[in-house]
Amino acid sequence: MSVRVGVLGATGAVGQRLIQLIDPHPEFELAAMTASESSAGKTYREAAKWRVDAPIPDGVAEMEVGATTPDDVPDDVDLIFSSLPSGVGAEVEPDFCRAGYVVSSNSSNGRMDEDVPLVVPEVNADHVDLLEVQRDGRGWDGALLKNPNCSTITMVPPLAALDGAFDLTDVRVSTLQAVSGAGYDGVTSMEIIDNAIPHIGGEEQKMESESRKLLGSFDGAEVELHGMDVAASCNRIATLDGHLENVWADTEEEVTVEAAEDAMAEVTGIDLPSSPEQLIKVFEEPDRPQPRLDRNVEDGMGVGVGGFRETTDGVQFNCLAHNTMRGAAGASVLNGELLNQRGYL
Ligand SMILES: NC(=O)C1=CN([C@@H]2O[C@H](COP(=O)(O)OP(=O)(O)OC[C@H]3O[C@@H](n4cnc5c(N)ncnc54)[C@H](OP(=O)(O)O)[C@@H]3O)[C@@H](O)[C@H]2O)C=CC1
Ligand SMILES: N[C@@H](CC(=O)OP(=O)(O)O)C(=O)O
Repeated sequence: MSVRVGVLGATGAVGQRLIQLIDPHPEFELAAMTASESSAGKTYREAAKWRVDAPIPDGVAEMEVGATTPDDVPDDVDLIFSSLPSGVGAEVEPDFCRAGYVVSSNSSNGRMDEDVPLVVPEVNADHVDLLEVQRDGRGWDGALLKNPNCSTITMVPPLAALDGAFDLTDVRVSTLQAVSGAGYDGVTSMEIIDNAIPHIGGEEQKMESESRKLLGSFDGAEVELHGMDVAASCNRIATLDGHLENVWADTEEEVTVEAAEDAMAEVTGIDLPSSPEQLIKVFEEPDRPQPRLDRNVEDGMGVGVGGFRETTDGVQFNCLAHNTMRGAAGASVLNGELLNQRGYL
């Protein structure tokens, strides 16, 4: 039997990707969509400035967009995907959880809250059971699960592979992030053409904190953050999709290029419909991965790595993922699949 799902922020850049992924999904059936007051009451076709390079799915275009309140979502919806501006998410996501809805959210609010699981299923699926603690503490029938920031998601699977084999101590990362990460109206063409912007508000702090939570350990009661030191420097460049990152990872155990590549090449996906067969693709060519060539690895759900070099205390490499797929909508859908598999719906 399919799971009836709703999407909050369905008309936005990430919301559109969610609609695209949910429409053919083997487990999910789209039952409700919401957006701001200015979209509520319109059909999806009228409300959404559709930017995805495939048509609006049949059957979705004429559906009505509701307001973003639990009253506008049918009671028999089992799972909500949320991709709202974080300020709006902070206000309304708890209302949905209190009303009994289980929410898989992409928005940044609450990601570091002690009782909110932050999950990439291939890396730390066990953290989902923090929801028991959340429900006890907050008295919710519903639940709130988060996926991390898109730049964080890009580097964490390779870091998890290194940590498992060699124990990470320090991570330094510099990013080259695509304009879609800022949303459609986020960066003007006058700002970004012939340019690079060495600042993305709040992004460095998110990478530094969220990565330690994802690689932290969960003992059934709380998540202890990983002890590694992480420092990030974030930059916007004029690519459309795909965040490229240069990473320096220091390890406790000695690591060679071959051993690092082997540890990453061994990482497969897991038993969820949206998890790729091969989570990490290791490129041997020194100039790969590249955003235009490699962002669609494993239908946009894989992470490309390459350019390995040994350093004094560890290894240096480059990594890349599709920021609105693996980094946002695909990540939320994957978390929804995990919630379904683990019986939280
Ligand atoms: N773009 C990306 O690559 C990534 C984005 N994110 C995060 O995902 C979230 C969504 O981003 P994105 O899709 O780019 O944003 P958009 O601005 O494109 O979309 C925002 C969505 O939220 C709705 N919305 C705006 N204000 C309100 C409100 N007051 N009440 C109810 N709904 C509202 C909009 O509806 P309407 O159309 O009616 O205005 C729209 O559906 C953000 O938190 C962002 O930080 C995370 C990772 C990557
Ligand atoms: N800040 C990211 C996208 C984003 O919205 O991240 P978050 O989910 O942490 O708000 C970027 O600009 O590429």
